[in-house]
Amino acid sequence: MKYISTRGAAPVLSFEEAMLTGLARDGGLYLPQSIPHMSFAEIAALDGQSYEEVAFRVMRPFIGDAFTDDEFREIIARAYAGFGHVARAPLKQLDSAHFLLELFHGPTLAFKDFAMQLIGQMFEASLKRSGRRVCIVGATSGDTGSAAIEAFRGLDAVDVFILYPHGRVSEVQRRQMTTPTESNVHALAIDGHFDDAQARVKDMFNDFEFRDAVGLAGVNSINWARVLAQVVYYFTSAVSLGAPHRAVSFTVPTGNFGDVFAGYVARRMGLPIDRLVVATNQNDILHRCLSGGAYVPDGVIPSISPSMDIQVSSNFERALFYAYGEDGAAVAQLMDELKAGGFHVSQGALEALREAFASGRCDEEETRATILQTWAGTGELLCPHSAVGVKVAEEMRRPDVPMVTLATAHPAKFPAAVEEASGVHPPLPERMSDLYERSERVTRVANDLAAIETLIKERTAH
Ligand SMILES: Cc1ncc(COP(=O)(O)O)c(C=O)c1O
Ligand SMILES: N[C@@H](CCOP(=O)(O)O)C(=O)O
Repeated sequence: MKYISTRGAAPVLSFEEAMLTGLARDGGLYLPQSIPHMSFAEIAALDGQSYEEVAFRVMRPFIGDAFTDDEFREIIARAYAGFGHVARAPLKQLDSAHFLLELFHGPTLAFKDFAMQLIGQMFEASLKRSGRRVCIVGATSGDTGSAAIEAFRGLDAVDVFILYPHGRVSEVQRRQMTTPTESNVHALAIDGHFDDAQARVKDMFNDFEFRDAVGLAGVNSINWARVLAQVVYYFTSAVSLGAPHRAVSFTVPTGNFGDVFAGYVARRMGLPIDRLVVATNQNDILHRCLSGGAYVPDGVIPSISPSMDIQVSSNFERALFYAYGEDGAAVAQLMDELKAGGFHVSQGALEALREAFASGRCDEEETRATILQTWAGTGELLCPHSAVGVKVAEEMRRPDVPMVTLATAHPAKFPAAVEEASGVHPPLPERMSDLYERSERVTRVANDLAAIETLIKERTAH
């Protein structure tokens, strides 16, 4: 299996190389040259299997010779051993045909743990074999950062720097990033919003001198391995609701487009997904683009679902690549236009996108009302991101097709917003109950590429 860039002008890589590389050298994102297909019988045979076994069968065709089957099974087993639910990604029923896929039973209480715990294990195995050392730099609106730090803290061959927008993540998210004591962990609070942090990370990848000097690696969803790991729970949940014998719809609270793109990959692999719904908060650029074709960022407005406060949605580039018939030059042109202010999707590409994705938005009041109504009606306490999903799913579901909404974080990560909406204070799990007493370690940085690069170089001069 080989990996190609969405912009068509970077070296073709193996799975392992693409995983360790992060962003392609032409600024694009890696994708498999072709998406493997699972037959009806192969999907049906997933029924009744453990999460780990489904993960092995779904991901195996993508990884080439990166790991032997035994190694890969061990990596998967270690990745999910620390999850707090035996099903790893359990389904809860909200009503006769609306289900919640709980993706927050991992160590940092968000769906990011599914991918990050796995790639932490894959990086460790791969770096041990090669004797290489890497410097991971990531951008976060709150959840990727905490999951990455948890997955990589204490590893000898890895330094991990996480840029989060100062003052724009929840206190629990911030403390998850600033309280680990391992010396290879560096939390950096940047003056700006998530899009600034993500832009600086991409700038660092495009600065080849810096990139090669520090051995830069990325664990944002620019990394294909992140997306791949998230494909698995579409299979486990759809199969437990009757796929492949019937189709299932999904609604995905969306920001950087990685999670919903994983659903798109699952569908292309053969999983019968009816509607794949992009649910946005008030930062609704994706919904507007899927509705009218214009992708023109106009500034982030902070919301009570801060992890989705994103206007430059990284993985949308992967969706555009397919919508433009795998034409890397066309994607590169759009990304140049985006740098200059925005772009308009062509009519043909818009039709392709709309065939693949439906969309909806949910404002702040609707988010609060959905938290309250869902709590009162079902006893399920939603985080604000999951509430955005539930609200949009209710609008987009079709009769006779089960709808699964992805519950992307635990409500205890956003206690203030959840309590304000529902009157209920969501407690942290026991193992984190001293989070507020732990001391914090963070460096404030300006939104300045040169200054950030200097800091990283100094701290990695081992
Ligand atoms: C809790 C939560 N929900 C939803 C999202 C959006 O997911 P994606 O960026 O993959 O679209 C994020 C951030 O990634 C998140 O942290
Ligand atoms: N919401 C994310 C933003 C980064 O997304 P990623 O999937 O590209 O890592 C976060 O919590 O940081």
